[in-house]
Amino acid sequence: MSIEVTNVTKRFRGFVALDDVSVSIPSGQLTALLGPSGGGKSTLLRIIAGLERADSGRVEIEGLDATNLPPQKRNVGFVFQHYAAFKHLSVRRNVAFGLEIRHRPKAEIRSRVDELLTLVHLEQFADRLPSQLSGGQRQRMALARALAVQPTVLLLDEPFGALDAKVRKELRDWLRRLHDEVHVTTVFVTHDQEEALEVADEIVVINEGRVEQIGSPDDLYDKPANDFVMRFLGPVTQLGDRLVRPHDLRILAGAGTEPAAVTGRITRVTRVGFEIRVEVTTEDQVVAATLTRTEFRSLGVEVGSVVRIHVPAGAGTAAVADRGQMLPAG
Ligand SMILES: Nc1ncnc2c1ncn2[C@@H]1O[C@H](COP(=O)(O)OP(=O)(O)OP(=O)(O)O)[C@@H](O)[C@H]1O
Repeated sequence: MSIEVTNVTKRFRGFVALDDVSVSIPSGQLTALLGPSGGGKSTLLRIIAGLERADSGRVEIEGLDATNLPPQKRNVGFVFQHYAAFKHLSVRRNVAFGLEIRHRPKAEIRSRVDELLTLVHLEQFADRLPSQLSGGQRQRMALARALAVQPTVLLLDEPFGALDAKVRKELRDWLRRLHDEVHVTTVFVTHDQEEALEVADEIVVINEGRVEQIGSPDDLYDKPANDFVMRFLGPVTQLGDRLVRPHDLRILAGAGTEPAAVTGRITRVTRVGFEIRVEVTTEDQVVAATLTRTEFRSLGVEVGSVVRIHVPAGAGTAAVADRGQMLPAG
């Protein structure tokens, strides 16, 4: 393991931001800290970085007890949402900064910076000032600067949070490819489940100062530990006392006697792009299922038709914690 966080608790004037959190972060992987705003993700990242002290607990980085080490002794690189570049220095000098203050030989700095600028696709912008870059290019420069000193761990706090949706998406694909090239242990904070599912090898779901689940994107999606994780990772609907994903539901035309199926009547059909949302009202619930157009057509049903709903084996489900509540489909 590259980073071991053990029983970390952090309070801010009595408010518990992290409550006895333990997390193992594997070497060489891209790990996402995912959760709603205020859940404690940034606090955990800042404690790993040494920018914040835990009230109790321990942080180990590559086998070294880092609990009481200052940030500069932890060999970590960071990138924040709003990256503070040196405005009067060129992109090249910004990337070189960490190497210059370590008095590395000039030739070494030059070749390392060239290599990094190529890695982040900024070769042609080397002589510009940060103000002459786009937001996405600036964050790539920030990453190159963080990587320059060869950190053992790269910590990214919502690195693409301030960018528009399209650039964000491009940068997340780029981060995945970059990580496949350099393999530095990377931890990034995000509140965007799609970003985490798409980019991360491993996801730590954090909510209200506690770890809800740790696992691969597939684990979390297919085997959510609880209803919070299930709801946070995608749309859900309720069938009986379980939460299920609307697109996992199978619809069969007509009434039937299978014990595993629930019978109901179609009360609404909505087309959303290539998907069809079908609302089925059972004896005591309104259930939302998502079908492809082809699936829907082959059923030959319409509003008013009687259908059975099935949850296929292997579909991720979670028990509903708050019984009796009717859930809208996401
Ligand atoms: N320096 C501080 N002083 C007081 N309270 C703080 C401080 N830093 C964080 N908190 C509180 O601790 C809780 C966790 O904050 P944190 O920034 O870790 O959450 P987060 O999951 O990263 O949320 P976001 O996605 O909004 O950044 C929040 O309620 C926040 O208000």
